[in-house]
Amino acid sequence: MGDYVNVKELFGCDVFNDSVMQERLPKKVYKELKKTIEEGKELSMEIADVVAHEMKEWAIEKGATHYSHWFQPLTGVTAEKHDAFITAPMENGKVLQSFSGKELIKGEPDASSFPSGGLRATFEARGYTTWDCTSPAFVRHDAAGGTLCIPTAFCSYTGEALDQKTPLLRSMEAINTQALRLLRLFGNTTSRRVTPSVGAEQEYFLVDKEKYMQRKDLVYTGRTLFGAMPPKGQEMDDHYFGTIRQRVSAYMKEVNEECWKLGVTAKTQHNEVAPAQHELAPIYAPVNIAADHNQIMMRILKKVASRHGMRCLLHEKPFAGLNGSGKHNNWSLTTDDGINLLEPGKTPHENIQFLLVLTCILKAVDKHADLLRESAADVGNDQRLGGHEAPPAVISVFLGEQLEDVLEQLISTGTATRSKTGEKLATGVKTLPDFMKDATDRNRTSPFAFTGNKFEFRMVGSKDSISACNVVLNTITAEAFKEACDILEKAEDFDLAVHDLIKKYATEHQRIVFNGNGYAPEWEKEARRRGLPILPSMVDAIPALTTDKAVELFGEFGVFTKTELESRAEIQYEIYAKAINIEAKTMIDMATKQIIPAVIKYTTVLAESINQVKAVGPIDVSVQMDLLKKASKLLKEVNSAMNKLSKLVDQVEAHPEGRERAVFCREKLVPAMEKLRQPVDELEMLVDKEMWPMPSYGDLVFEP
Ligand SMILES: NC(=O)CC[C@H](N)C(=O)O
Repeated sequence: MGDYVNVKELFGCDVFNDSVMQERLPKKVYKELKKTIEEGKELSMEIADVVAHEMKEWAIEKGATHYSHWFQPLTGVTAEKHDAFITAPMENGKVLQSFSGKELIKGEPDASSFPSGGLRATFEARGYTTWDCTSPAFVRHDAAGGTLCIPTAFCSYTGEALDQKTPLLRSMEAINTQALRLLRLFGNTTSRRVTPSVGAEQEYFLVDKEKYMQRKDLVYTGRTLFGAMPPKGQEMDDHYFGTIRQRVSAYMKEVNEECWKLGVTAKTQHNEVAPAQHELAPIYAPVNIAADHNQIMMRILKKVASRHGMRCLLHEKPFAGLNGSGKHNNWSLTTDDGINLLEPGKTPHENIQFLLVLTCILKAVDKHADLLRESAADVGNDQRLGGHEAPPAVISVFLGEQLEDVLEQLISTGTATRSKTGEKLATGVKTLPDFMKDATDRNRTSPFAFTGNKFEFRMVGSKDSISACNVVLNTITAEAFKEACDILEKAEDFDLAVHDLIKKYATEHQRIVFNGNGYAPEWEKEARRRGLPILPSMVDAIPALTTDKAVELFGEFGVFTKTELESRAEIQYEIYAKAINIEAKTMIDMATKQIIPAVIKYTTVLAESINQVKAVGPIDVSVQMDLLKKASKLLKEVNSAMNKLSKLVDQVEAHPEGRERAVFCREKLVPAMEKLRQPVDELEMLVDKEMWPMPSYGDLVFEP
């Protein structure tokens, strides 16, 4: 059945990876490049020229006609400009194809139209893209033909970061330096690098393209702005891990193949909780590669969907009342020689290095909970957080039974003497093999959950880049490691000092640990009592970026300057206001041009029917009358809610761009939009389906 796929041959076939480099580059050049990749040594132009030449030859063999510096500006999506390899025609009228070291290393997109949050005036438009040689180049095939994509970082003329990648690379340096210090203290002399390792699970929805096109809200905003719940939603839990329908299976097959070609380790796929919702998860990779791969994966998910007559929705909450989509960011710290700093071993209470790492992370997350929350702030995520298996907008850490017990021992007696172990799984069926279950269960309501040998940050939205949250995780952990090392390196009795420090951190930061139900209303009260930041909306979260605490943290590790942080906050406010404004305008458009006319038609038909029936004789028309009255009443409500919303939209521009405008949108527009949605959704339940001007939730999610 189907065509045979040789995965081993397919995997990475369009990537300029280590084996291609080794095969094609002269030995000396290969060695120099490796030094740059592994140790950050500067690359000479001579070497760059040779690499560029070989890269071009290889890419042309793969069918590439163009190259592109591929980068991630602060628009939330990737950007690229394509240049053909051709040179000016020679006298004989023919062209050559060339690609120089300079072209590989440096690009200069005309960058004035990318968000800079005031960092760059339009008359100072210069921006540079620089090759990130730690993330391999690849040839992408699509309707444009073959393009050699070179992962790059994007900075302004004065060196300020204008993208997601630059701070990520900076934060990787910070955590590497501090984690190595920590390892040395415990006698490790062999590890040379510590890298954050990340696996980002990607959730998404698939809907039929024809139906999608009939919904302006999906087209313009990526989510439905109206829509009554169908008689069946996700309450039966029959979609999660259910049999994958053939149309979707065929889609997934192609997605996997395209991912594999580009070296993206598409590994686990399944149906998610909501009907029409699915997930694809890769294997761990160094965080900058994981971030690039996630962008590639999102693009493939979208592109392949079009080929199959579908649309892939990456929005965090395409359908109110159904599960939203997240991007669970599984984060750990690993050394180049294979040690995972977050591996507790069988007896965590004896693993002092692990306990120090763990308590440092508790301290980091407690101190910077606001920043971690902000790193997942996204307009769509405001709809998702706090329900349907997405964490609430309050940061806490789930440790699970085993570690919580160790922590409690540490706090109460100063030393931990035992670790709870996983027990045998008792199924009560003799023919099923016995195995030991994990010492800890999972918790889906926790934003930051320890899951065996990593932390799963569940707050990130499905559409968002994973860079921001990893910048925060890396930097806050680097800070905690640094503070611990500063003390321990000076200690006369290391064992005693480390013991005291672990106890101190565990005690002082215990408040961030919460193993219970994050949805329970009591938790919010309790979190408030503990003094944890509660930041329900993106607009509430943005100020975390520019507090003195944040400026100091990011400044110390060279991750962001104060100006960069201010510019990022500015961009976030702008993004928020623009997105809400588009949503509000889309609602008005749909209400005016589609919904109100449909309801008028429906009420007219009802009225005509009443008259016609009455004309026949004294027949009871009270049902029709009832419907007519109800529909007319709701129609009036729609009209008045819409007028109110229109007036507010008109006022948006009077508010200065930035925080003030975002706050206005959050406080005025968002509630007015909800007011408009209510009567429309009620009408959808009332009006003849034939007359309703767009596909319903049921149409969209049950028959994609
Ligand atoms: N089963 C799951 O892990 C569901 C997660 C959920 N979709 C979210 O928004 O994060």
